[in-house]
Formats: sequence, structure tokens, C-alpha cells
Amino acid sequence: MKPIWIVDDDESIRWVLEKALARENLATQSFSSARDAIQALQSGTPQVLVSDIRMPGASGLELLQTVKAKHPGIPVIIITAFSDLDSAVSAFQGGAFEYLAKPFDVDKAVELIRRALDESLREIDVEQSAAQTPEILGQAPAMQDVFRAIGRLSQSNVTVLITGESGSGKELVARALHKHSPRASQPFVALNTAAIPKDLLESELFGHERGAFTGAQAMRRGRFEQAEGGTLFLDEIGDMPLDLQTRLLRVLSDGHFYRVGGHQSLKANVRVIAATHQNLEHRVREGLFREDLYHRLNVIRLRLPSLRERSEDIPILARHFLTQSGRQLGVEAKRLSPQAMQFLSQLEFAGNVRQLENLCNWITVMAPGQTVEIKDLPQDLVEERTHAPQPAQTLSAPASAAMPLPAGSDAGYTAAPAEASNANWISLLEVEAAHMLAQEQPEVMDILGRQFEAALIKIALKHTHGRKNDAAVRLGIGRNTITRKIQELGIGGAEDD
Ligand SMILES: Nc1ncnc2c1ncn2[C@@H]1O[C@H](COP(=O)(O)OP(=O)(O)OP(=O)(O)O)[C@@H](O)[C@H]1O
Repeated sequence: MKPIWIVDDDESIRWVLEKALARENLATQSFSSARDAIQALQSGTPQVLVSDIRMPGASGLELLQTVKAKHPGIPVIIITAFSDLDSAVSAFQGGAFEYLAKPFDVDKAVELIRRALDESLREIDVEQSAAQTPEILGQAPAMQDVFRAIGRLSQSNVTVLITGESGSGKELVARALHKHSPRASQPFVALNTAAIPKDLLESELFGHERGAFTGAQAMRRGRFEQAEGGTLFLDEIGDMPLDLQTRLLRVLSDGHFYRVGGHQSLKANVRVIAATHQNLEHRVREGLFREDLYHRLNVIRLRLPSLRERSEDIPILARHFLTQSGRQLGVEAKRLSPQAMQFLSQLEFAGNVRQLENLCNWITVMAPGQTVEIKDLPQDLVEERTHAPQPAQTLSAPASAAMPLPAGSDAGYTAAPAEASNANWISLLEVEAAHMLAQEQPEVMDILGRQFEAALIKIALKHTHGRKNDAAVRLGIGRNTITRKIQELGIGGAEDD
């Protein structure tokens, strides 16, 4: 998120706002004149702008005008003198989000800035949902079923449960359902319930009132409110704590909810799409998932096949990702030789499409030459494949996909992925950083691999609260591999799960 700009010639006001926003973990950038802020707009923009109206040189209204002309989506809060009604009116006429009369209560100011922030993030979501949903590729019959299902489901408002292994494209499908729905011009808001600490999840979903708990210094809208009129995508729903499942069920049943610490019932006009890589029937049987919520979510189930079940799609996906990473890095896209393509098409891909995407990023940067042969692929991958029993492991899941499977059944659900290759999960960003570093200091290449592995495993463990197997799935590597690497690299804080 970009910083909040504070523009005021009065140093004490800048200081007070900076401190109050820092307490909320919000980054700020301050300017002592409107001129400086106008200048800075040439090289960057704020998430929200807070500006005094009367300053020497250019006024806050001039700044407001400049911002609105170039970036109409940025909310601007204008600070006016207490009795200056004319200025307040001019601010609104100029497109200000709100005005703040001096002297102001700092908590109120923070609350207002939070509201403006929610508004600007909502704008971003709308933009992203409308324009930036990446294309879903797939020629395999199982994917054609998925496309047909998206077509049939997109016009309806029905709750959809998307199941499938990690990295198989569940979020992409949720975005596509939203993009082709009548809600497309409204926000698409995603929340990974497994990535948010349990204590924060409730307020993240439903928002909170000021003072609802220690540290809640301002009212905050939750994801249900942010998604108003649009779609809320709840990823990893199987990990949601039981007490929150109860609250979620209530919203889905009667369409109303309360902010944490709030007494006013709010109406939710949101389409919910949930996803899980877990077997929810097992979770219900184990008492970890509410059966009534399960039935509420499982109205329509869309099952995404694993990449192993649609290996005929590997060539088109690989070409697509090589073109994409070439474009992102500003280099010509590499090609795979027919043998290398054939080799990839026979891999297990435990991390599914995400693993293939990361492998292509790796190839773009690391493989020598324009045409990539088997020997140019990551060493671990080649070795693991060479040592794997021949023929390749058989797959238990049938290749049929999609909807509508009878509610309650998860026929063909494949459980946790098998042990697989591990050298191809570095994300594009890390690869890019490694590439830059290696160009400047070629000798670091020898140690870079280990450092990156350690850093990425730590990040994955952090996101999965130390759960080793979940971290392995996220990284697209096997359970044995992560266990071995944790030992080799001396990483602490991992647990079996
Ligand atoms: N059919 C596809 N065509 C093109 N890109 C795809 C396809 N499926 C997945 N991807 C890409 O693969 C990556 C992983 O997909 P996505 O995040 O949707 O998976 P997921 O199932 O939601 O993963 P997780 O369970 O870990 O949340 C994304 O970059 C996505 O754009």
C-alpha cells in the first residue's frame, strides 16, 4: 500500500498525524507546502492525501485540483479552520472526500483517514477485478468442463465452493466468476483465512468499532463491507476457526452481521465464493468444520483438476508463462526443445500450475541459451525424475471435473500432493533479485541458492504458522524435501501437521 501524504505548513499537525498513523501501522510521507506535494506527484502518488487548506504559496485547494485532475481515485481530506464554512464548501465542490475542522480530535482524524483508505482500496479492487484478471488457459476436457461451469454460474448469485489442490487455479477461477457476473463493476475482495492470525480474523472479516479491543483506535470496515455489491473470496475456508464459522454461517443465512464491538446490524450484499484444498467432508467428520456451514457453502461445487490430471495442458501453459516472464524481465521468451517439453509433460507437479509458473520463471533467468534442453532444467528436477519409479506414478483421481457434483460428494478429490521436484519454486521477484545480484557479483551464485531456500522456507512457515506440510504445499515441494531442507539449513520453528 502506498503512504498517506500529510501536507501542512504547521509542523505540530504533521507530527501529531504522523505519530497517530504510525500507531496504526500506516506509513506516511509529509510535506510542508502544497508546492512540494505537487512536485512529488510527478514521481509517485499517495493512497490518501490529507492537506491543510491555507498555506503560504499554493493552497490546499490548488493541490486538490491537481490531484483530482490526474488521479481522481485518490481520496483527499482537507483541513480547514473551525469556522471556515466557505472553504469546506469549496473543498467538497473540488471533489474532496471529507473535511476536517481545526482543532480536531486526533482519533476522529485517524478514523476519517481509515475510511478514506478503505474507499481507495475498494477502488483498486474494482479496477483489478474488471481489467486485470489473468486469462485461464486450458484445452484438456476437464478444463473445458470448468469453463462451461464458469459460464453457467457467472450470471447467478449462488455461493460456490471451489475445491482443488494448492496452486491449481482456484483464485483465478473465483476472479473469473466475478468478472463475468453482473457484479463485475463492484469490488472483488479476497481473504486467505489461513494467512491471518486467528485473533485478527474476526475483525478482518466483519470490521470493528472504535475501542472494540485494545489497539482499536478507530472504526474499521471489514472485508464484508469492502466487498459490498461485489464478491468476497474466502480462500482456505477449511482452516477457519469454529467460532468464526458460526458467525459466517449467520451472515450467509440471514445476510446481516455486526462489526466487532458494534450493536448496529449491517446488511451484507455480497456473493461469497469459498475455496479449499482440504477435504471438507473429513474436516466435518473430525469435528473441525461445521456441518451446516458445509452444506451452506456446498450448494455448487466446482472441482479444479490437478495439473497431473491435465498434462496435455502443460505445453500451452509453459509457453504462456515463458512469454510472460520474458516480457516482465524485458528479455526474449525462451523455448523448450521437444524433448524438454515432453519431459515436463511427464512431471507430477505437486504444486500444480503455480509450480509450473515458477519453473518457467526460473528457466527464463537461469537456463543458458534460447532453446532449453533437459540438461538445462533445474538439477533436482532432473535427478528426482531420473530416480522416480518408471513408469510415472499412477494417478488415482479420475480426469472428469467440475460441476455440479452432487452436494456432499467430493468424488475424485485428490488429497495431499505426492513428493515432487523442488528446485523450481522461486518466485519471479526472488529470481529477479537473484539475477540482479548474480550479474553484479557472480561469486554469490554459489551461496545464493541456500540463502534463498532458507529465506523462502521461513516465509512459507510464517504464513502457515509453522505448519511444515502446509508450507511444503505452498512452496510446491514435497514433504520429505521440506523436512530435509529444514534440517540441512538449520531452520527452527517448524512443526509437523
Ligand atoms: N489455467 C490457468 N491458466 C493460466 N494461469 C493459471 C491457471 N491456473 C493457475 N494459473 C496461475 O497459477 C498461479 C496459482 O493459481 P491460484 O493462485 O489461482 O491457485 P490456488 O488454487 O488459488 O492456490 P492456493 O490453494 O495456494 O491458494 C497463479 O499465478 C495463476 O494465475
